[in-house]
This record gives sequence, C-alpha cells and structure tokens, in this order.
Amino acid sequence: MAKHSLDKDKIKILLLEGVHQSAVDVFERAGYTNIEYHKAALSEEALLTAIKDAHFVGIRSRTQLTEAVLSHAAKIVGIGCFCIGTNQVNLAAAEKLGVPVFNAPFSNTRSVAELVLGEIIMLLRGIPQRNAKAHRGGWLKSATGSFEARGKTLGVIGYGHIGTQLGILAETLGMRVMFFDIEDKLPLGNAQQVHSMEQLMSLADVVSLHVPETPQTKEMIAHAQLACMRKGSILINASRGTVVDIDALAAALKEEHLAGAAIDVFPVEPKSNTDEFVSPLRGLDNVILTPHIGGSTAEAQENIGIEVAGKLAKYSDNGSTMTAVNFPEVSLAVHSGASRLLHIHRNRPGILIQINLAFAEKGINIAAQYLQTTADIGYVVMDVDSDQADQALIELQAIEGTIRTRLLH
Ligand SMILES: NC(=O)c1ccc[n+]([C@@H]2O[C@H](COP(=O)([O-])OP(=O)(O)OC[C@H]3O[C@@H](n4cnc5c(N)ncnc54)[C@H](O)[C@@H]3O)[C@@H](O)[C@H]2O)c1
Ligand SMILES: O=C(O)CC[C@@H](O)C(=O)O
Repeated sequence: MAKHSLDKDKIKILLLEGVHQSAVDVFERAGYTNIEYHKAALSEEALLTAIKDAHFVGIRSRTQLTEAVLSHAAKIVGIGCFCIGTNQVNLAAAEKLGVPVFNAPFSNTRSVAELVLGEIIMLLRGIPQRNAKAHRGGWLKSATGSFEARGKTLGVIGYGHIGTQLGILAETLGMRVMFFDIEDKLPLGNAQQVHSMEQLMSLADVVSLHVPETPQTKEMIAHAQLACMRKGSILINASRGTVVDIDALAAALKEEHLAGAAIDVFPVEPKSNTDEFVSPLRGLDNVILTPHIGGSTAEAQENIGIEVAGKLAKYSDNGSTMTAVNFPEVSLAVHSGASRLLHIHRNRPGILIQINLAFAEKGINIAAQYLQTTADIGYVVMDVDSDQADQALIELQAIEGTIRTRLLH
C-alpha cells in the first residue's frame, strides 16, 4: 500500500485576518485539524515565522504575500484569499513556485452593491454633513443641496459582478445607469455602455468605481478625470485605494467641485484596528469614510469562508484547481481505488512524453491522466495503482523541469 505524502493532521493551515469560523468548520469536516488561527493580520516578522511550515495560508486583503514572503514558505501548497481581490499576493511568484491561489469571486458582491446604494442616497441628501453638524450640537435643517436619487444618472466604472448589481439596484430607485468598461458588456436593465470614461464622468451625477487593482487602474482617477466630473457631483470608491489619486480627490472636495464622496478603500490602510488612520480626507464632513468594510457582512463572510476553504480542501484532497486565479484549471473526479499524483512543471515541450516513457519503463500503469497548462507552468494529474505510487513519485521527481510533486491522500 502506498504511503500518503503527508497525514492530514500534519498539514498545517494558517488562517489570518479573522476569516470566518465557517472556514475552520469546512477544514475540520474535511479532516484538517492542524489549524493556526489569527484574528488579525500578522506583523511581517511574525508572518515569516508562521508561514515557514504552513501548507495552506488563508488571508484577506491586509496580508501582503510578496515574493520575499513566499520564499520563506518552504512547504506552501496553496493560498486562499478570503475575499475578491488577489492583488495582495504576488501571483506570478506563486505560480512559479507551483502554488495555486484561490479567491471568492462572488460571495461579497451583493454586500458592496448594497452599501454603495445606501451611500448614494445619503450623499445626494447631504446627510454626512448634517449628521456631523448635529453631533457637534448644530442643526442644518435645509433643502439646499438635497436631492432625490430618482431621475439622477449613475456612472459605473467597471461593470463586473458588483457594478452590474449596483446598476440594477439603482434602477429600482429610478436612476439612469451608464457604465464604462474596457470590455464590451451586456447591459442589464436599461443601462447604457459609454466608450469613454471621461465622457461618462461628465454625464453622471454619481460616479462609482468597481474596477480591480491593475497597472492600468492605478490612479486612473486623478486631477484631469475629476475635472471632467460635473460640479456638485459625487464620487464613490469601494474598489481599491490605488485607483484614486487621494490628494487630487481631497482638493476637488475642498474646492467644492464635488459635493461629496464615499471612500471605503485607501492607498495606505491601517494594518490593524488599533493603528491610526491617516488620510487627507479626514475632517471633511461631506465624505463618508469607511474602513474597507464594503464586503464585511455576516452573510458574505460566512459564504466566503465556506467557498475558499472548500476550494483549498478540494485541492488538497483531489487536486482540483477550478477557479484558481494563477494556475492551470482542472476539475477532477474522485480517485477511488487508485493513488493520485500531482506534477507541476515548467511549461516546455515533451514533459508528458518523458513522464509516460519513465512510467512505461518501470511498468507503472496509468489509470487516468490530465494535463493543463498556462504560458509558464504545466499541471499533470495522474491516477496509478496504489502499490506503484511510491515508485511513480520517484520517477516524477526525476523529470527535468519539475517544480513540485505531491502524492495525495
Ligand atoms: N470594498 C470592498 O470591501 C470590496 C469588496 C469586494 C470587491 N472589492 C473590489 O472591487 C473590485 C471589483 O469587484 P467585482 O467583483 O465587480 O470584479 P469583476 O472582475 O467582476 O469586475 C471588474 C470589472 O472591471 C473591468 N475593468 C478592468 N479594468 C478596467 C479598466 N481599466 N477600466 C474600466 N473597467 C475595467 C473589468 O472588465 C470588469 O468588468 C474587486 O477587484 C475588488 O478589488 C472591494
Ligand atoms: O475582506 C477583505 O479584507 C477585503 C474585501 C474586499 O476588498 C475584497 O477584495 O473582497
């Protein structure tokens, strides 16, 4: 009988940033009990220590898994981002190491869309400044600068999972929805695609940003773009802090070019709830500042925990990599009555032939074989007779270009 590569209770799962208990439950139900759980992000030094012997790491948006950090993770097998964004992980470095990265692309999208909808109504009514004044003992009973959402134009930049849901919700309030996206998108409801971002910004009463962090979206909203916005309009950013030039936004608000803003994400965010939040937007009463909680609802966090932990456990148990963001995607059946081997290699011609020749020479029977590649790496999964699994693993490890191999439970 073949030896397992590692007993489940030896597989260390490091969970950071208070991911939901549902994640722990999923791992435990799947037999993974060696879980190190932290309620907050770790300091860089503590992270390097904790990650050293971890096989799986689960993070949210605060933990930076840079190439340097990953180089300390000698045993790492898979990474779970318990959120949508994966920009906090060096995906290319993880891929080169043969480590798939998973996320939860949908679970918190409704939560973000609902928050933004609420902010649209609050900002159009000038509530943040009236609320702030009342807290200071003032009384601003006036209709000046207060508007209904009905009939106003919402401009959505990034018409993906969140942008589309927001558009539908806004239409139920009677708003007119326009969007800009680098891709041609099917407009939902009565939304209209506009092919210039600046044009969209000049037409909208409210502009809401829902793009990912990429080199192209870095400070895509700066002085010039803010100048295109209508006087008295509103900007909402619940995407990533790098998308907006925050000093330019502060200036546009102070000059009263914009009537208000709601900002959930910042170029620099505090590492923990006890660190000070520093921003040029502090003290501006017409700005709703929230601490990156667009997706932080009980429903979203529970679903994210189940989804991402489920993907990591599945990869560990049977090698499936469906929806991995940096890795060849393979959906695999359960391997009963056989042992499963995973082989991750640099993508070059002839690897599969080398494997099959090596196995043929040793008389190793392959019951099933799958291959999927990206430009840089290849992922081969093979089921073999269990009494030949140890030999098969030795053969795989000897293949030139091998990044890593695993023999599954
Ligand atoms: N504040 C929060 O708590 C929170 C929660 C969830 C997601 N987010 C952020 O929101 C982002 C969007 O989430 P989503 O689920 O809608 O993502 P998505 O991938 O479904 O949609 C993103 C859309 O942006 C478009 N896009 C990409 N680059 C663009 C560009 N340069 N200009 C215009 N459009 C561009 C894409 O084509 C796509 O349609 C995430 O990447 C994440 O960073 C924040
Ligand atoms: O939970 C988080 O830390 C990040 C949430 C959000 O920005 C996401 O990318 O899903």
